[in-house]
Amino acid sequence: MSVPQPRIVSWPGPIPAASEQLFQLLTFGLQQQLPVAAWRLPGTEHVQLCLSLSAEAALTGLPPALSPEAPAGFAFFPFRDSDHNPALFLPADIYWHAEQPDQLHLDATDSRASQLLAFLATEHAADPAPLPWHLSTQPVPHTATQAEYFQLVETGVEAIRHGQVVKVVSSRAARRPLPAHFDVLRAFSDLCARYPRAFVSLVSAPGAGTWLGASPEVLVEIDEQGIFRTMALAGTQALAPGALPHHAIWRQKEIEEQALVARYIVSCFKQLRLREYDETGPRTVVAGQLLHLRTDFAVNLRQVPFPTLGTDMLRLLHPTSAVGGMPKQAALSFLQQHEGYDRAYYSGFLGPVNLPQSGVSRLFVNLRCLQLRSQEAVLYAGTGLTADSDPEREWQETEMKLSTIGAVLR
Ligand SMILES: C=C(O[C@H]1C=CC=C(C(=O)O)[C@@H]1O)C(=O)O
Repeated sequence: MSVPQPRIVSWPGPIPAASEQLFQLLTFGLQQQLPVAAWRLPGTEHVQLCLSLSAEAALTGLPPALSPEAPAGFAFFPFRDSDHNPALFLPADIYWHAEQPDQLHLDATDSRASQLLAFLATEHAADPAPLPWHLSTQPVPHTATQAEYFQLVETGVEAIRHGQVVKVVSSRAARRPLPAHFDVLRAFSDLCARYPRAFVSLVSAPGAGTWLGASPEVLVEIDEQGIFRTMALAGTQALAPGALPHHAIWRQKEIEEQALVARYIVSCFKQLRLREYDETGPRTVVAGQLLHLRTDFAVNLRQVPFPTLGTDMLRLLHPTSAVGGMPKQAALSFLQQHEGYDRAYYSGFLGPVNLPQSGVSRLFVNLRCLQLRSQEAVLYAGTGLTADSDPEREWQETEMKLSTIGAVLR
């Protein structure tokens, strides 16, 4: 039996503005209770969208394979895979890129895809009803008070001093009311405008709910030139108004914290017996109103014959020491025992696989994100702890990180 291949079809009828195209595609997907993802890559202008025609097909339970032969779609992976927070891979049954607004990638012989084409060809109400975003059925996570977070940091520092862990990344959730007439799509374009260097995402899927984010951290990337990339991102300070990022001075604590993440990446290369990688940094980078220290790693997959490097590194890296800690298992057990809430998809990973073309994948760590609830949003942020961590400073750091995504709620 031959497998139907996705094809390119023309947008039916006159082509509206990209924001209206996005709205119509999302409307169709959400009204049919299907999983959808929209994203804007760092440093680019155009939004892309992937819509799956079956909610069940998105429940993979496995990290995606990053090979050109693997299915194309959008990965949405939790911090910890569980029944509450299933690992999702949204097959790209429908794919749209605002750069080619006249095109839709789909299999027109599929009856649901033809329903979409019929839907797009019809006139839409000028004053549409709000979109039926998917909402998580899980309870709202516990949100730590300042006293509870101080306690968590102190327990983390104790664990480091006793040698149970070398580094651990504690985190918390915070509830914020939604402003009146909050519009998710407007918030998504607001994020795109505010954070041109971030990976801006909007994912809405049965079982997972709706998540918005502006992540500064690449987990694993394979680009059009066959270059594999990953990064060690850690250390945080506020970007003072008028200050130049490269004038930032880092404390020993942040330098060590970031060096541990970089060392972990090198240990993963070693585990795979890969010696031919480029390492650049650490240097100071801007993420919204914050500065981080970043080391970039690159491998040219056309020169180093390692076709499974992307898939192998993804499995070794997640969750990285920038969101879990080191040693990995000890840090994860510490968090399981002491963090006191469910991170769900915060500090998981997400991004397009084999889109817009096979062999190209871009996965990011799900940071600076929020989860939409019916009347409120749940925001998430964490901080890397070392033996010198001070609870008050760590709390302030989570406040600064929360304000990156919190900006769209004001
Ligand atoms: C865990 C988060 O950030 C990570 C990435 C950059 C800097 C970090 C830090 O300074 O602690 C964190 O490792 C978060 O934003 O919630």
